[in-house]
Amino acid sequence: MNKVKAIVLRAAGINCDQETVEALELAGAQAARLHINSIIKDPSALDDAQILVFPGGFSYGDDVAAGKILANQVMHHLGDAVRGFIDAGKLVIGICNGFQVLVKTGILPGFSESDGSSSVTITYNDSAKFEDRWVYLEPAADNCVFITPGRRLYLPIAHGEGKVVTKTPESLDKLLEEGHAAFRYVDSAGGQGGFPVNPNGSMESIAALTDTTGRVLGLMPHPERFIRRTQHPFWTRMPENMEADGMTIFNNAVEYVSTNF
Ligand SMILES: NC(=O)CC[C@H](N)C(=O)O
Repeated sequence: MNKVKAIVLRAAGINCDQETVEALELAGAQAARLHINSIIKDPSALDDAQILVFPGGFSYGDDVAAGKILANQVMHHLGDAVRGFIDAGKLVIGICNGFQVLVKTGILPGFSESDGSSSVTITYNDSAKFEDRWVYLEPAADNCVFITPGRRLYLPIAHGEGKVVTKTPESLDKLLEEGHAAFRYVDSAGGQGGFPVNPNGSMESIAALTDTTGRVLGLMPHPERFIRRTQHPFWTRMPENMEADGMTIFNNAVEYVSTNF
């Protein structure tokens, strides 16, 4: 196929779009930043792309709740377009604020209550602080195209509202049974634990969610902030030919599109 094409969504307050473009291009994709208003004006702008990214940042100043306003905009103006994108077998990834948007639209985890509301949301960290540091992640899903099975990742987080919660214990059971947990926060040896291993108090240490197709991923950590060895805190001790952990996500996405389109 021709070059894999990605669209990185822009909106007021988003601030990780440029780094995300860089990561996608390093993975071999052609990536364009596109403002939400221009996609709303002409949703066919999505037709040519196979990867849609909701990047990190502080969309609309985190007003109301992080990601909420952008989520409403997406739901009301682009709901069908994004649904069509996913139904066409394409990939969607939401990073940090983008993850908050995907959950608050209901695109993730992808099931809703009979009244149309979602059983899952993302709220304030238990620490009541903005957590800005590196964490370990263990893959929890086996059907998610972005994940390299068995590979533990070390990635930065930077968020004030990263706690994944469900409305009821039953909705948590359903979430886990249906395989929506994509990554869990762990320590360097792979064990789960409370704070600070789990930086926000997420239920079941959930750091990322996927839908039933495995082609939609939302994660709190920032893979686009670890795309070169020298971004690792101990990079001088790392092998020169290492694949930066964040690149696994983008490489897997580009490889999936290359082999399936
Ligand atoms: N880095 C981010 O995308 C931050 C997300 C959001 N603004 C929060 O603080 O929770």
